[in-house]
Amino acid sequence: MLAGADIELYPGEVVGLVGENGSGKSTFMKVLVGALDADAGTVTTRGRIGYCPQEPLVYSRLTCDEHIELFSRAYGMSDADVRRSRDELYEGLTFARYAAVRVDRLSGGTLSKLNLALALLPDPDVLLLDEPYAGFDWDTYLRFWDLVEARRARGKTVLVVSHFVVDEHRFTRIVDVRDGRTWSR
Ligand SMILES: Nc1ncnc2c1ncn2[C@@H]1O[C@H](COP(=O)(O)OP(=O)(O)OP(=O)(O)O)[C@@H](O)[C@H]1O
Repeated sequence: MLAGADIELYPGEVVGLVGENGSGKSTFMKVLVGALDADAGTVTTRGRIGYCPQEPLVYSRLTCDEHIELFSRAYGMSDADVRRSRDELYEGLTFARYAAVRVDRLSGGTLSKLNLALALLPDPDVLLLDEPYAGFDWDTYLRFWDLVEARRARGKTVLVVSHFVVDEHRFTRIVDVRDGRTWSR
């Protein structure tokens, strides 16, 4: 599927990963995050990685708050850090009112907000986001970019799978996935 795909990411940049449907963007991201083993090649990482998969990995019977609790334990976060991060994400992505709602009762867009919030929760050094704003309304889409910019300004690295030409000016640079390899634009 991929042969010759290569990417280097640096602190303080927001990189767009683009390409046709089926070109291998999600596969490449899964290899980078370690969710998929590559037949060959190496991945070297520094710092904590956060991953927002295209398909939310959530538990239908748990609420948003319960997901945050569960994931924060897995991340080993302190109670103070969880409170601060949770409040920022509920407010930043405007879904605090769904805190006590079970995932199987959420709309698609709100589920996407939770999926993204779970990746951002521990304030990772490197964020790998696979079409994170699928289903977002316009206001949330703009808020998403505010959250990304705030992190970039603090020296974090963000890689975003994107399909939108309108996003182009938001990226430090763009990497194309085509014919199984990466092309820098
Ligand atoms: N689990 C799998 N097993 C076999 N083939 C797969 C699997 N997942 C994806 N593929 C195939 O790998 C190719 C690349 O898929 P991938 O999801 O990485 O593309 P993409 O660039 O992210 O596409 P899109 O823009 O549609 O999200 C596709 O042809 C797809 O059918």
